[in-house]
Amino acid sequence: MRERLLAAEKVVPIRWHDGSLYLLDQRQLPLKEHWQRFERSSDVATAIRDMLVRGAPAIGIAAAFAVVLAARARYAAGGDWRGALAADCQQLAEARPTAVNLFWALRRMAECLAAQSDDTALQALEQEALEIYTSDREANLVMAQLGAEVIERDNPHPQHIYTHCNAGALATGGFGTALGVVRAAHLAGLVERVFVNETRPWLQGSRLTAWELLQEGVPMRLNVDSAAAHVMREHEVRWVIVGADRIAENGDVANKIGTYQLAVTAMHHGAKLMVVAPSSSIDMDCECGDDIEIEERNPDELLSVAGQRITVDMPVFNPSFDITPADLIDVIVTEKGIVERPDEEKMQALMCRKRLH
Ligand SMILES: CSC[C@H]1O[C@H](OP(=O)(O)O)[C@H](O)[C@@H]1O
Repeated sequence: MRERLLAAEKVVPIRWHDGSLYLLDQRQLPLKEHWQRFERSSDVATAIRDMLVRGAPAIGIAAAFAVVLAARARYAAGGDWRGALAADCQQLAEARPTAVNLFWALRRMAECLAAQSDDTALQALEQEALEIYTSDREANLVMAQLGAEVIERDNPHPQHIYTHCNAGALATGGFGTALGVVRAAHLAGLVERVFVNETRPWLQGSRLTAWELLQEGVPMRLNVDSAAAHVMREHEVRWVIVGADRIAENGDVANKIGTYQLAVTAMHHGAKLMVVAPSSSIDMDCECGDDIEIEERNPDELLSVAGQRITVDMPVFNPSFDITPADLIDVIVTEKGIVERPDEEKMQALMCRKRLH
């Protein structure tokens, strides 16, 4: 399966080439594929905040390379370059609050720097950022296989799968988390059709997930978010498969707003919920979902579409994520293995495991 996924890869959101970071501007997809080159970490922080790059692992990877850019600039300027770099890292940390991968990646880069002399720091930081990038891709290939095997054990026939937001290649270093499982299940002949939530207000589903699936010929159908219950009642959906931005110690999951109501709807209709995320998205310092900060984004995301105002000013509540309690989750798939019916004890045991590859 690994080779087939590598051969089928069409979407890459991040490139590190000749010491420069290139990000595919996801605000313009799918109608325009525009790569933007980044030389300054402050510009990467803005790109994360404004969702030019988005998705928990992709945010972490972009931040890691931004630290490399910042370290080079601060080292060249001389003086207390490490102190100045710390300020750049703080600016990156303030870009978005919910996806733990951002903070996980910044912590890894800080630990790498602390272990280096001035003479070795820049090269070591670049190697660490490349390792964060490549290990994310490897984790996604492992999770794709594991998740497809779970689906096959449950039902070895073509089936309906439901997905929300974009946990695809565009949200990661490549292949995706939830969509990586969908890709592998499709290659294994297990997918009759993927129902794709458009995922208002940012439309990660209709603009990003649909684009990824269409490029690889995965049978899909787009629907409005509010059709979820109707779709599950009219079409036997076996699995709802989503990503995660942060998973708490007890297995509660922070993911795109709408995931929680999908979980409740899936339970009512007998569908199972699979969460796919690398261990870098698991935050053992968060005891439960209540400890996870939920980002609230600009109200204009609801008052406008594609930059065009569609209504008048009014009070708006625009949380970008919600919390799905562990007891609504059938399985969490990570690169360390799977956890069925997650709870604190099982999550702690998972985090003690080594990566499978
Ligand atoms: C593989 S992480 C994908 C995760 O990130 C998305 O959030 P956003 O697009 O706001 O960065 C969404 O929650 C996805 O499930």
